[in-house]
Amino acid sequence: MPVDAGTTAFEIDDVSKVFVGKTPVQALANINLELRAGSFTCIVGPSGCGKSTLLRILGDLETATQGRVITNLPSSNVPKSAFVFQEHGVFPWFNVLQNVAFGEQMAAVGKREREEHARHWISEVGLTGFEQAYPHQLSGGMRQRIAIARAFATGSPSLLMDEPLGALDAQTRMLMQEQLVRLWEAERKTVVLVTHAIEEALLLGDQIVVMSARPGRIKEIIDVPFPRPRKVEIEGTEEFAHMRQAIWESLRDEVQASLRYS
Ligand SMILES: Nc1ncnc2c1ncn2[C@@H]1O[C@H](COP(=O)(O)OP(=O)(O)OP(=O)(O)O)[C@@H](O)[C@H]1O
Repeated sequence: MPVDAGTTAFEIDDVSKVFVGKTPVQALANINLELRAGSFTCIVGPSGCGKSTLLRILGDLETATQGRVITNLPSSNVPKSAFVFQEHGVFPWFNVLQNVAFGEQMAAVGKREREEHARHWISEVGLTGFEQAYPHQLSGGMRQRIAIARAFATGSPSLLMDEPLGALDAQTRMLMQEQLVRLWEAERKTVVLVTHAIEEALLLGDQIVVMSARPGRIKEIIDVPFPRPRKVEIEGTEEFAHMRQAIWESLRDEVQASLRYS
């Protein structure tokens, strides 16, 4: 179900996270961020700065040590957020159709209806003809397309993606980025995507959140001005090159700091 644009889907209010243990690790410090419903936010930052932790807190897989997240997403019988991870996002014992229909199966949607929806999303990610195939019979890129189709097919109003394209080869990744842009432009779910690739963040996002070295703080929030629909061709423009450089300059000190302290 598309969400109402203009409202706030997630309000992150002074969130900090400390992992307790022998040596406590402060992953996040004082994060304040507002995510509009139907917006696409990309998070970039050095390794270990708490990006995944923030995503997990948004999706209720982790709790904040301090502060809170106010979630304002339409409630229904499906989970408010669907996750896509870098790998291991599909069930090896299910075929493609069963994998993509899984979310609606959990939501007790009837078999015929959920399979019809699943076939639609399988077609959207270009996997028609592979409905009966099992993940081990497919390439890594195809498996990742199943994970993305499944996330869309759950009907959740928000998608939380952690490096969803990170394990793909460069060409497949570029095609998948375009596919993701197209799917999102049609559906306008509230998406938060963690990536290490600045180009990917610029191609996909409405805003890019640059995080500092651990403990992760928000260093900068950059609005991405490129009009939609977007295609990878924008990567050849002068404005794109200029923004990529500016974001890299903002990130470079943080990456260096994270290498010093890790
Ligand atoms: N369950 C946990 N217990 C203890 N420490 C944790 C746990 N999860 C994450 N951390 C620590 O919290 C910090 C942030 O981890 P997180 O995975 O959120 O970073 P990240 O920015 O996503 O990293 P990367 O880009 O390398 O995936 C790291 O120092 C990590 O070791």
